[in-house]
Amino acid sequence: MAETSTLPPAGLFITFEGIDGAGKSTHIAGLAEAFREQGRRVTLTREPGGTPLAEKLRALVLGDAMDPLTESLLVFAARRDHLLSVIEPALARGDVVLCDRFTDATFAYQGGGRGFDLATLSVLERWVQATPAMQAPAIRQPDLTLWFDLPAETAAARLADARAPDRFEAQPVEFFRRVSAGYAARAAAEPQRFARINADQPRERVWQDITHTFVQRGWWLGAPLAPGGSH
Ligand SMILES: Nc1ncnc2c1ncn2[C@@H]1O[C@H](COP(=O)(O)OP(=O)(O)O)[C@@H](O)[C@H]1O
Ligand SMILES: Cc1cn([C@H]2C[C@H](O)[C@@H](COP(=O)(O)OP(=O)(O)O)O2)c(=O)[nH]c1=O
Repeated sequence: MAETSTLPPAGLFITFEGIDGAGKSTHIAGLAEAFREQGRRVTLTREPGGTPLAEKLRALVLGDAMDPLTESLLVFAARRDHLLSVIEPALARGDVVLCDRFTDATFAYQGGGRGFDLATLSVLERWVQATPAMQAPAIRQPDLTLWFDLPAETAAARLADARAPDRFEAQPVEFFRRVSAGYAARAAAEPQRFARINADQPRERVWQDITHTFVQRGWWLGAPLAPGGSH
């Protein structure tokens, strides 16, 4: 039987990370469209959120003041619901799951930004990401994480006119420097899972770097889409 795809038959779990204003949202929809054009089923989702319960928890996390442990417990509670109800079933169907943020954001924002204990976050990560689909001690982790990296000042300037800030976006630039350092530490610990995207470039160049990352892994069919489309 002819091989119609170089993509792995099982689902692909791809996450998008970076400080607020890094440009993730700008490219995720275009990537979903590109995978659909390649005949893949795509599940497009986000964290915190992605289920009715997790979206309620998101509204609390983004809107209400709370201590860092409460914040961490809420994002992990939302993640558990999202993993079991949306991500695992989608991966079992063979979907490409594109998820706007995942656990690296917790290490970066609650760990780096808020200064919360990383060992506690690691315990929560093991509890929450041990799903029935995974054989212990393995836990569910993304197959690939695209880390949109750019200076905190540049991201702040991009966001200044773009939208009303939520509880995180209202933080000072020093907070986002710590968040970036949190991402850098996660990327250094798992270099094979992370692809650092230089987000401090024009949109077209960022898109080219994203598609190149997939081509390198053999997860992209045909020529990369021309930049400037709907992404
Ligand atoms: N490469 C880029 N250069 C300049 N501005 C950009 C670039 N990518 C995105 N933007 C703009 O920056 C703002 C934040 O982008 P967005 O995709 O919402 O970031 P994120 O989802 O990472 O918070 C938006 O106004 C967007 O149009
Ligand atoms: C997933 C996650 C997000 N966050 C924060 C990062 C973002 O500031 C915010 C929401 O993320 P995001 O969806 O990127 O915000 P927006 O829709 O405004 O682009 O939640 C955490 O603090 N911890 C987490 O674990």
